[in-house]
Amino acid sequence: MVVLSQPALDQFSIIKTCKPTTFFSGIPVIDLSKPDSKALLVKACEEFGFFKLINHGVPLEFMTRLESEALKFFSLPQSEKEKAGPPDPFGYGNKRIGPNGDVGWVDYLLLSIYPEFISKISQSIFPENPEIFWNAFSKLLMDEQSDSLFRLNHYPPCPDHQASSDRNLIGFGEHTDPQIISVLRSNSTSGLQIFLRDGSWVSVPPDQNSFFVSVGDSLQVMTNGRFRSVRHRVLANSLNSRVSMIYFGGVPLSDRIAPLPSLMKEGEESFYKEFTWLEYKKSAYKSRLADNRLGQFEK
Ligand SMILES: O=C(O)CCC(=O)C(=O)O
Ligand SMILES: [Fe+2]
Repeated sequence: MVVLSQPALDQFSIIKTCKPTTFFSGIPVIDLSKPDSKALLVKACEEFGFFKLINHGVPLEFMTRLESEALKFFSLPQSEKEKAGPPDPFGYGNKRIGPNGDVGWVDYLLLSIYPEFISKISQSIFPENPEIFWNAFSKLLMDEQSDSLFRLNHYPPCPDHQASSDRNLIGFGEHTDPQIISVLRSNSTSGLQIFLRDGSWVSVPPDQNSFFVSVGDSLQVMTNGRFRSVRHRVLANSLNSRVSMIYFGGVPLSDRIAPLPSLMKEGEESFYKEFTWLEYKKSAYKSRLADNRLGQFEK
């Protein structure tokens, strides 16, 4: 249990509270071992911008080892962790998310990704059938210039008097991810919620064996709005800590983000102005977490 001094708690009393919801049973599940997985994946991206991936081929032991290494780091004294910060752009961060005043009940590590390293890892964890999972993302991952990111989030249990049956501290405020896709794996502590088209927030049942994949803003543009980036947030848990690890797949900085010609019907116009990934990143950096960042790029 993390004990905080009173001033630190005051900082969080201004975070808006929200009613908890029950687990949502309608999250699309994509089984990569099934032949219809591609079609179902497209449907899930169109309807939810979010799905759960099973039979992905990544061994559980690999993920739990990573999780225990992460926990070792997050359990260090605060002064030790601070030595790895601030996250500008990579490193350790605590409570402050981004440069514009967003805070959450979370500490985190932002790591850069070396494509050659990922390639080696994927070969070592999939010696027999490397194409099972990574085929889908390999082009993105292996591009020397790709601007991808790895993030470890740690949400300590929140203090009892801050949380009750109808109040929750925000661990990570609502937002959409700006990249193409985000692939998330968490331990079995709940907290992640997604925003549905009907305007409701629903809780995603945690599953430490699976990945949860989100459509990011860039993919929304690349599909000219057919896929929608999913708004999501994390509520802190009053009893257990949540540890999540997320891969954010982005394109090279100078790449233009635009609808893919192969997806456009004859005569179809782009809903978006022209921009590069670097331009989008710069503009996202100036915004608040909950802002509709794509808004200013819409025609
Ligand atoms: O930690 C989680 O479960 C999600 C965090 C998240 O949305 C993010 O880091 O972009
Ligand atoms: Fe996110």
